Amino acid sequence: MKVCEAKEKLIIALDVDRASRAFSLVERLNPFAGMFKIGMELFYSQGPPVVEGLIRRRGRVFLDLKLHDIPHTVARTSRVLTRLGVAMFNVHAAGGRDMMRAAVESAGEAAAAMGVNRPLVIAVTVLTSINQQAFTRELGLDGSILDRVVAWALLARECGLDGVVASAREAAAIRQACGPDFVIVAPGIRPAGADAGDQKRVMTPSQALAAGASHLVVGRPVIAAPDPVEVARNLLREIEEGNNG
Ligand SMILES: O=C(O)c1cc(=O)[nH]c(=O)n1[C@@H]1O[C@H](COP(=O)(O)O)[C@@H](O)[C@H]1O
Repeated sequence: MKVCEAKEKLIIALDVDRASRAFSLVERLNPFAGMFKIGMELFYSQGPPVVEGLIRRRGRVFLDLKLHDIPHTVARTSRVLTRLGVAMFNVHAAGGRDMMRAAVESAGEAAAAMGVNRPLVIAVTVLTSINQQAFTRELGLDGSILDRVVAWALLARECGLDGVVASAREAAAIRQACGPDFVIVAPGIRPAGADAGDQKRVMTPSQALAAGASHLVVGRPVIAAPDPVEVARNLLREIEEGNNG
């Protein structure tokens, strides 16, 4: 895989609470990542200016606010997020068909009014911090995580969404069910030997790519490392080599 293709696959999670820290990471990691993820911590502490600031620094933003509400509220919020100029945002598949349709339609309308491409809209399936035991006993859901993730991926695709967030452990089954162009964003990525922390369904970068993930989300292994640039460079190398066998 060429370096530029590999770079597009890597998303760095900017899980910090200050814009200055986020921007310093972006400046150092821009050569290695195709997108930066702004999640709840950074957005709730710094607000929309952090998104605009990152875009000005030529970063592409995945805004990870995991919308989950009634269709009307999600539609209006999707319009707001689209106007911020993000490249991708997410909603919870558990919000259901009408909510997912509302998100994608509203993002499409807002983007058309601005004369820009619609951001990718993807559905969070089963969080990577959930294992089968918690899925069954705490969430009270029937069947296997794998079957639920694939069912939600198919529903998301039917609603016009571009892809899903799922663990790479489900990536092969999603790829088979949803086809080659479906976006599969996999968090819970850990280089071999790295601490899993609270993540339960993890894979290494090369395993995740071999399974069919289109994008890998990596947070702590990079941003909490003594040398984030070195870890990002190694990740990119593993991604490049991964698909070359
Ligand atoms: O939507 C997400 O990005 C997400 C979904 C999921 O199921 N699991 C998950 O870890 N994430 C996010 O991916 C990132 C993973 O970070 P690390 O575990 O530090 O690599 C965090 O910012 C999470 O909020």
